[in-house]
Amino acid sequence: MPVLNSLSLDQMVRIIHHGLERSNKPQRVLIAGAGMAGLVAGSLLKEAGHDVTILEASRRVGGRIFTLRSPFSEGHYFEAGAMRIPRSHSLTLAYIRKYKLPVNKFINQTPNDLIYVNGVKTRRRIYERSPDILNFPVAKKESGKTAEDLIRLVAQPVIDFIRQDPERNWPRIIEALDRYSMETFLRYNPLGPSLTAEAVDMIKVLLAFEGFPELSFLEVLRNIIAIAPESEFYEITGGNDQLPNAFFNQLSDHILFSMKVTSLSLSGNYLRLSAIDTNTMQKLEFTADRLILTIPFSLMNFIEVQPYDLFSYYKWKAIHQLHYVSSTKIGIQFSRRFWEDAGMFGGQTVTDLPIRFAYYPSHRFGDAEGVVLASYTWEDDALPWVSMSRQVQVEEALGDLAEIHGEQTKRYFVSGFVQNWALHPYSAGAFSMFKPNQEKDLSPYIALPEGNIHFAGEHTSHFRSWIQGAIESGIRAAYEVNQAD
Ligand SMILES: Cc1cc2nc3c(=O)[nH]c(=O)nc-3n(C[C@H](O)[C@H](O)[C@H](O)COP(=O)(O)OP(=O)(O)OC[C@H]3O[C@@H](n4cnc5c(N)ncnc54)[C@H](O)[C@@H]3O)c2cc1C
Ligand SMILES: O=C(O)C(=O)Cc1ccccc1
Repeated sequence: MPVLNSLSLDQMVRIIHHGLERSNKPQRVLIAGAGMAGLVAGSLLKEAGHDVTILEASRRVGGRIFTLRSPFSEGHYFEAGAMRIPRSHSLTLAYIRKYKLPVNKFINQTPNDLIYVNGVKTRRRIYERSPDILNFPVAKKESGKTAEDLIRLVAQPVIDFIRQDPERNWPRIIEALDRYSMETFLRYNPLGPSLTAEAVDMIKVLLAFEGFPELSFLEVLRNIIAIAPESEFYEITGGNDQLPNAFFNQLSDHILFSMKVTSLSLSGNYLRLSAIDTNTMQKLEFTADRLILTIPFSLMNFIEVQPYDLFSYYKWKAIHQLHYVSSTKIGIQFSRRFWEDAGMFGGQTVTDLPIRFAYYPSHRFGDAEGVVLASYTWEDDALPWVSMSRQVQVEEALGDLAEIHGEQTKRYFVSGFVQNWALHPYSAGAFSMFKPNQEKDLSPYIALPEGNIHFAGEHTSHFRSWIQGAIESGIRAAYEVNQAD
């Protein structure tokens, strides 16, 4: 059966608001994972009349939407997972509208952002007027250009070509450029101007891509467009976990928590899932007509599949090879919003210190207290943090913030929390991103059903590494099951 990812975004928004067609052949459906993909699929299939059971290894819904309220004071929280929703993500915003959740602007960048790089401390507005202030030894032709200018110099012709006719041109771009890493394309661009190593250094530091230069250029391009300076973002006021929690009311009788799936097998015409109740360590068996797996492929390698050829060679290849980005987020609560004293309301600090990026809250301006995302790192920048105790990680992040904002920062320290996603037992990484050649080698197979087994999750979508991707995949998988004969 072909993957029905031919649904347009408009069709998917209609499905969000009006549901799938009522099934005339209700099936028993097992869903592994109660993150956004599993919740969306479960919600739509239950509405369409199917018998849905969701097995969730942890004790909560939401997965990589993880709003932490403890150890922070009442009303304060830290988004240890997803924090910003691009205005262009129509599926995410459609569910937020469906559940009538309050949103406010997530202020991603402001002219008042602090930049502390190469020992130079300045503000974004000053850097944008004279980028050479940061002393990157770029070539003459690159002088006077910001990191955004430089990457657009190389990437804009590709973006313009895709936008001329996405349907026709995106496959041609994949054919031509899938083999390139970000680093290689920017420095040895086969289609146009290239950049010096020093200009690429500036891009990596200022645009957060220092962590993964060896990842696919096309994948980085996709995200550069998504988090471009002119992009607008939202957050759910009071915490993004309200989105997965909104599904819980409808699905609470259909979700089994602390139920870790360990194996899947074919039993006659039925699919059999084994799981361990992590509270009692008791092993349980479940059978179903159809199965939707939303478990990240980083963890699918630990699920026993019998017989092995239940999955094709290329499905196994995707499970074995799909790359997961590591990420560390450190949240620190302060008793005084010293950043607002410095004219920073939302927005970020960019630095080559180990914290790399700090983000200031876009909500409750003027409050006494506030929680800062003191450090947000990816890949190579994230891994060294894992070598330290959580306490030392908080101390190191506090020290970097003090170097940027002044020693008084330490006086306002209240509490801190660290989330190393590479250590998270139920995601084993932050999100999937392709390495060179993986768009061509893997993407045709990641979402493809294997018999009555369907695949959902951000890694199976066109919006990998975003909530939008999880939602898209949940709708697509539910549509596949509901259409099945
Ligand atoms: C650090 C970070 C920052 C992010 N920032 C953003 C952002 O700003 N904006 C945005 O839109 N997106 C962001 N994302 C991505 C977004 O959070 C994810 O794409 C999305 O939440 C993934 O949903 P999912 O359902 O595909 O997977 P998950 O949310 O991972 O759900 C999978 C579920 O399966 C469960 N599970 C795992 N193994 C088993 C098992 N063996 N048995 C049973 N259950 C199991 C897990 O507990 C989990 O609940 C970010 C992610 C991270 C990690
Ligand atoms: O917005 C974020 O922080 C995300 O994690 C999504 C993402 C992933 C990779 C590059 C840019 C944004």
